[in-house]
Order: sequence, then structure tokens, then C-alpha cells
Amino acid sequence: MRTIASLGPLRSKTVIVRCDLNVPLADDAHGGKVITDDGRIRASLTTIRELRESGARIVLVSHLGRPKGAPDPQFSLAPVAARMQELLGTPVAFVGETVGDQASASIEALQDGEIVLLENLRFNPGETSKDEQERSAFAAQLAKHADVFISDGFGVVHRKQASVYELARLLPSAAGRLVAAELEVLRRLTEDAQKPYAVVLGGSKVSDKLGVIAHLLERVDSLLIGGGMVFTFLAAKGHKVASSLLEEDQLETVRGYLSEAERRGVRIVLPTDIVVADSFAADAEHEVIPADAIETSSFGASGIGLDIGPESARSFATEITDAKTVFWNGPMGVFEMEAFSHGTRAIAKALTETAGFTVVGGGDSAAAVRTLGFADNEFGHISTGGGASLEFLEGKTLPGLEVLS
Ligand SMILES: Nc1ncnc2c1ncn2[C@@H]1O[C@H](COP(=O)(O)OP(=O)(O)OP(=O)(O)O)[C@@H](O)[C@H]1O
Ligand SMILES: O=C(O)[C@H](O)COP(=O)(O)O
Repeated sequence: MRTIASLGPLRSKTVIVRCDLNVPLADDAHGGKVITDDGRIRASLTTIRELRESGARIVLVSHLGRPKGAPDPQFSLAPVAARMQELLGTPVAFVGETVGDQASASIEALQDGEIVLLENLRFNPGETSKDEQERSAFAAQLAKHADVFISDGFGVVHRKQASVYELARLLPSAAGRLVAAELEVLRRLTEDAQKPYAVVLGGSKVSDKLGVIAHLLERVDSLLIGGGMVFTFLAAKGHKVASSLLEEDQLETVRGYLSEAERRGVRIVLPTDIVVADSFAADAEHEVIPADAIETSSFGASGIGLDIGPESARSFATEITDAKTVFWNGPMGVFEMEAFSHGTRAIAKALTETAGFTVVGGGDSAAAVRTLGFADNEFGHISTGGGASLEFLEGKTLPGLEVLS
């Protein structure tokens, strides 16, 4: 993979850097947004500092959340620019558009070592378009004022999107320090994973991540399923899941995974109890119910499963402490709400207690362990990539990496 050094001297060069600054946000008391975990901003600083020292003119681009191809203030990167400026101790100018006259003027005005962060890439339909020509046209707009491109948004290298893939083909390009560092650690999991190898999957991007299971079954000894992912498995086994998150069109696929796992001797471990709530709210009424009887809760068909129960947390913890390699992506429940954070806390604690090599991957997963009071050095590695790490572990060629080699 091409490194920053391959780009030659960068003094007075305009360098566009694709970061993954997709940080979790919460509402503040004044109608604004507050960053609940700045891990992805901190992780991007190594490359940015190095570029500043080499006298480059730095244009940072990123997505945040999943806006629908048009400006949406709740997904603005403005709070990220402010936080990055604090962390770097140097000005980070923010421009409220990604392409256009204002963005062009700000880039043209950059002096050596100065930094500008452009607004959310996904406010433009070209960034995520399925149409390659549309993506290329948007990438060309991004490339217009830049001399070189550095890809450092590890969390997004699995996406074939304009700023990740097409842009890298338009300019001399290289991997940044974060991408290089992430790959070095994650290669330990693909090339030298000690057995037993357990993967813990949860979170809410269910349709996105179910697909990785097919290939993971070839590599792991056990697969522990929690979070929003659970309900499609429970439904595939014929259980009712009331109003919990469910991917109906994936039921057949999941049945296929269950039988494939049995054939291969891979254990798919599902929760035996679930915390069911009457609504998706921090103060919701809730009770612990056997996983195969969710509809028997007091809330009937309107009950929503928001965490794994205490019995499941204990059995998952035992699996984890027995493993020599553990990869975890996706919180076990809606950890942002105290009542539904216990499963995630128990799994995080188990990872810190295992003697094996542990990796936590993903924006919200990393945020979860930090907000629940764990320190980064209690884990083998905290990766900035969730979906990206998973797809790397399943052995896929990731578009954002392929294009850099
Ligand atoms: N049972 C559940 N129902 C609904 N949402 C859930 C449930 N369990 C967990 N979640 C939510 O999942 C979200 C995180 O999922 P996600 O798949 O985005 O993980 P991630 O670590 O951020 O990975 P990535 O980096 O790929 O986005 C959290 O906001 C959490 O509240
Ligand atoms: O959080 C992530 O996994 C990355 O930022 C990618 O976001 P996406 O799943 O919306 O493409």
C-alpha cells in the first residue's frame, strides 16, 4: 500500500485528507450537539500533525451519520471542527459546504500548515450515489483544488463512495497513518488468530453486518450475537420478537447461517434472556423475559428488546474469558440509556478480564466502552472501524484499500 512518503515533499502542496470523523453526538441543553466520544477525532490527529509539520495545506473531509444527500444541520461537522481545534491547539477553519465558491475560496486561501474542515460529504448526493459517473463527478469537484489525496478514514474504507474510492483514482494518493496502524493490528486477527477465536456481534446496522457472518463462520470458533442483531436470529428460530428490531427479509439467510454453523461445528451463541421495554426511551418500563417468549412481557406485541438479560451476559462473559482471541463489534443493547447498558458493560468487563488478545471495533462500540468507564489500555486494541474491521476480518478486498495499492 502506498505510504505518505511516496507522495514526495508536501510543503506548500494542498493535501485532501479523507478522515472518518463520524462521532456519536447527543443533544445539548441549548438545542446544539455535543460529542459523546471524540475517539475518532483523536485517532485522526497523527496524520494531521505530520502534515502540518511538513508544511502541507490541509483540507479535511469526512461524513457524519447518514444524511440523505442534502444538508441537514443535525449532521453538521461544525462541532467536530471545534473539538479538533481544541485537541490540536491550532486553528481548524470550518466551511459550511463541501464544494462551491465558499469551499474553493477557503482552500485557495490556505497557507502552509493551515487546516480547513469542509462540511459533511454526505450532504451531497454524489458521495454515496450508486451511479459511478455521479460519484466520479463529485470526486472531480473535490479533487479540483488539491495536489494529492490521503485516505485515513479507516472506518469507511469498506464503502465504495466518491471520497473513498473515486477520489483516490483522480489524484496521487496514499494511506494515512491511521489506516496503516489499523491494518497492522487487524492483520494479527487474519494471519495469526489464536484459538479459540470468538466474535461478538451486536449494534443496530443489522442488514449491513449480517452478510459478514457467512465468511466469519469459516474462521471463528464461536459467534456471540447480541444487540439489535439478536431478533432476526430469534425470529429465524421461530420465536416472536414483538416490536424489536427485525430484518424480515433476512430470515432465510439467517436460517442458512444457523445450519452452516452446525455443519462446521461453530457455536452461534444467542441470548437466553432479553430486557424488554414498553418504548424506546431512557425511562421506559422494562422487564427481563426469556428470549423465546418476548411477547409474553407485560407490553405484549409492543414490547421492544433493548438489551441482553443478566443470564445471557453471564454466559457470554464465560465464552469471552475462555477465548484466546476476541473481536467485538456492536453494543449488546442501547447502552446510551443507563437501564439498557448492563449487557454491554458486562461484555466490556469480560474482554478486560480475558488473557487473550481483544479488539473492540466501531464508532459506537468504542464510545460504549469509554462512556461506561473502561480505559483504552484495558483492551488489546480499540479500532475506529466497525463494519470496516468486520469486512476486513472476513477476508474481503475493501475498495478503499484496494485503490491505494
Ligand atoms: N436491541 C437494540 N435495538 C436497537 N438498537 C440497538 C440495540 N442494541 C444496540 N443498539 C444500538 O446500536 C447502536 C450501535 O450500532 P452500530 O452497528 O452502529 O455499531 P458501531 O460500533 O458504531 O459500528 P460501526 O462503526 O460499524 O457503525 C447503538 O447506538 C445502540 O444503541
Ligand atoms: O461508523 C461507521 O462504521 C463508519 O463511519 C461508516 O459509516 P456508515 O456505516 O454510515 O457508512
